[in-house]
Amino acid sequence: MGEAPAFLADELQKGFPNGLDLKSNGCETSIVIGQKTYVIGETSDESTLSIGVQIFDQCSGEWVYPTVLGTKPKPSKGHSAVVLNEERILIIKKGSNSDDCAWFLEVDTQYVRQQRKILGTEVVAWSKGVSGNAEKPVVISGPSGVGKGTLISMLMKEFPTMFGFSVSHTTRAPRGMENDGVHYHFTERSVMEKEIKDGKFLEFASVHGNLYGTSVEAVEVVADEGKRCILDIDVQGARSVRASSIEAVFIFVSPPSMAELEKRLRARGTETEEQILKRLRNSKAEIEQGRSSGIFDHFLFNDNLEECYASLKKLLGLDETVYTFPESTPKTVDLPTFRSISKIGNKVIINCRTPDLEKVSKNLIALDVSSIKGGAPGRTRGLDIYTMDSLLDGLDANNQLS
Ligand SMILES: Nc1ncnc2c1ncn2[C@@H]1O[C@H](COP(=O)(O)OP(=O)(O)OP(=O)(O)O)[C@@H](O)[C@H]1O
Ligand SMILES: Nc1nc2c(ncn2[C@@H]2O[C@H](COP(=O)(O)O)[C@@H](O)[C@H]2O)c(=O)[nH]1
Repeated sequence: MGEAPAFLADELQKGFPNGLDLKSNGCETSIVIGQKTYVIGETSDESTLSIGVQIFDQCSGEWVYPTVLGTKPKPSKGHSAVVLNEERILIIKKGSNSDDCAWFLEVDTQYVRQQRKILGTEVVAWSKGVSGNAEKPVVISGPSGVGKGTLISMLMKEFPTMFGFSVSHTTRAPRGMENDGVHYHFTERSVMEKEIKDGKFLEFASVHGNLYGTSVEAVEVVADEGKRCILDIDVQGARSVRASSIEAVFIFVSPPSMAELEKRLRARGTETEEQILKRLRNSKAEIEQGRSSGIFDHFLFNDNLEECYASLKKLLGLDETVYTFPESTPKTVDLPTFRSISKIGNKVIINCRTPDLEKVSKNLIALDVSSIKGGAPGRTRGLDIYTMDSLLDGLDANNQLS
């Protein structure tokens, strides 16, 4: 639990002369893992409140300001913290509902270790905890003009509740019929470069002279809707996703011939002559890499469109006439201010009960973390949050088992 050790509690009350700018308003928790004490509390940066993290390294006796990655939780009416293991701390926000109550502060996960190496600084990363699991995303690659977008549109039209498109960012100019936020997030290069630096992208690549990238959020919002995410990205991007912690299905689409590819690109009429030639030049390398890199699980050959679409559906298990819709999002559990939190094995029990002379208010909530998956820079999925009313049926007014 997030009890501050004595030295820390004293220091927090005094306010840190050494520059620690966590506000001492009773909303801090401190957690000791190994030689490090993580202090998590409300901070104000540029007039906005947020939850900050600082680390006291007992070996060096110094405070460290870590690079904080991932999406931070918004401040709440306080929080409690529980160490799950050496890798992550579970933060439970007070006065929130189950959609926003559980956040993970990763302190030594694979992602954090990787980022620590890359950035050369101490790193922690936030990840929001959500109920339910997402199906593996589907990554579709192939040379420009082969028909990826056409196949994806067909899939989305036939199965609108099942699939969602990951809307990429790009620095290229929109085509006539393209809408910002629908086909792409059309972005200034400097803005995109800054966001890449801030760790907001799952993958990015320079493709045909422009920058393209998939933000972490683009994939997560699709999964939040309970849909399977489809990514239309080039081979470099597919390689990055393959190397990440995300489990996905990787499909490469090949054209029947280079001549047919050229014909399709020209017939689409969306590129200048110079751009068409550039895309055709790049497509040779892309096809070679796609076929030989070992990135892809499945290969489609897009000669006849209907046949290719049927093969795509087959490999996604959609060729049956009857299929089941994904389960609806689990119902939410309200999490008012609580009295105590304890960890028993893989369960965190939140006690929100108020003793009542007449009856015991049934408000014991369990948070099962045994099946959590994913994590920073995206969401941590697979949380099971439920009320434990049935266990309370036998309790008397003093919360004792009768
Ligand atoms: N099997 C096919 N036979 C003939 N034309 C096709 C076939 N598949 C797609 N097309 C056409 O080829 C053109 C290019 O297709 P599409 O835009 O889907 O390619 P893409 O792979 O998404 O390209 P990009 O990577 O540049 O976005 C479109 O005009 C589309 O209608
Ligand atoms: N690595 C990524 N590649 C992407 C992404 N979004 C699209 N693409 C690929 O770019 C080319 C060109 O697309 P176009 O829309 O300009 O024709 C194509 O191969 C796409 O697959 C992305 O987010 N990351």
